[in-house]
Amino acid sequence: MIHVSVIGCGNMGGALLEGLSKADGYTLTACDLDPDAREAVAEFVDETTDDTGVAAAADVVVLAVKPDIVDVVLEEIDLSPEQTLVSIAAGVRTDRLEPQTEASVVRVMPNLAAATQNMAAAVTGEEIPAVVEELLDDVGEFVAVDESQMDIATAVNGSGPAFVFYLLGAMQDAGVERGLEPEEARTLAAQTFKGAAETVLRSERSIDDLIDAVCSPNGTTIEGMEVLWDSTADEAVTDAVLAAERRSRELAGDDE
Ligand SMILES: NC(=O)C1=CN([C@@H]2O[C@H](COP(=O)(O)OP(=O)(O)OC[C@H]3O[C@@H](n4cnc5c(N)ncnc54)[C@H](O)[C@@H]3O)[C@@H](O)[C@H]2O)C=CC1
Ligand SMILES: O=C(O)[C@@H]1CCC=N1
Repeated sequence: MIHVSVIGCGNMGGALLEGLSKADGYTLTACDLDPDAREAVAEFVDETTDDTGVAAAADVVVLAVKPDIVDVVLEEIDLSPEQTLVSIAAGVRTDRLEPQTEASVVRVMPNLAAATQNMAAAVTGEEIPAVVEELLDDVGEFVAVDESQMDIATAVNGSGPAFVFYLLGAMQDAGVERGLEPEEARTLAAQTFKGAAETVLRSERSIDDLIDAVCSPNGTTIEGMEVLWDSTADEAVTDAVLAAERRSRELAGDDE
């Protein structure tokens, strides 16, 4: 069994614990100062605690607090070189973490879909320990990137679910406006996003090819696509991603 503890069991730490609880081979410890947060994840873990010292006694310690709390927690925990510290804090560079611990440090940018084991994660480090690769595999897919690419990865896959929820909401609202029940529109829109994403993951075809495949000549889709191609919807999505990337750089203390 691999002992994983998560310090900070809010939205992201909680999602990670929920996903890991569905995989075999983990003993899980949840550490949070807030009793409500501990209560929310109690069903997924073997142990809950408010003591970071207790959480520090694990093979893998995941730091899932807000970026401005990271240093406070690192001050409290004393890890050995045999342990692995995984930080998921946005904009917190490996070179800020490493001097504060003796553990191997791995920086990961996860996302909320960890809860359903559909997470997209970016991971960076000289050598990614096997235990971290295994953990990331168990809750979804991961891509190893250079640390210089972590800000854009943060925007694409860390913040990305919010952008997708927004687009999904717009599709759902259109359905409701034209007479679908909200629950029907929610299911149809969400399953359509899920199916489209799965199609991209399993296919070698380009996105343009896949769009073509949906557009029957003189059919319905091409009418909708003409509206999108004539709009600046793609620019708005790009701007949203770049704004998130910029903020990640700001959090890291970069000027540019
Ligand atoms: N929310 C998301 O979708 C994602 C978040 N992240 C990163 O994950 C980290 C956490 O974000 P969220 O889960 O959204 O925040 P959150 O506010 O939902 O959760 C943070 C948790 O940390 C706890 N906490 C605060 N100080 C603590 C301490 N000293 N010891 C133990 N627990 C403490 C809080 O009580 C809270 O439950 C951030 O660094 C963020 O950049 C990364 C990717 C996605
Ligand atoms: O919004 C944030 O800062 C965090 C990091 C990526 C997703 N949520």
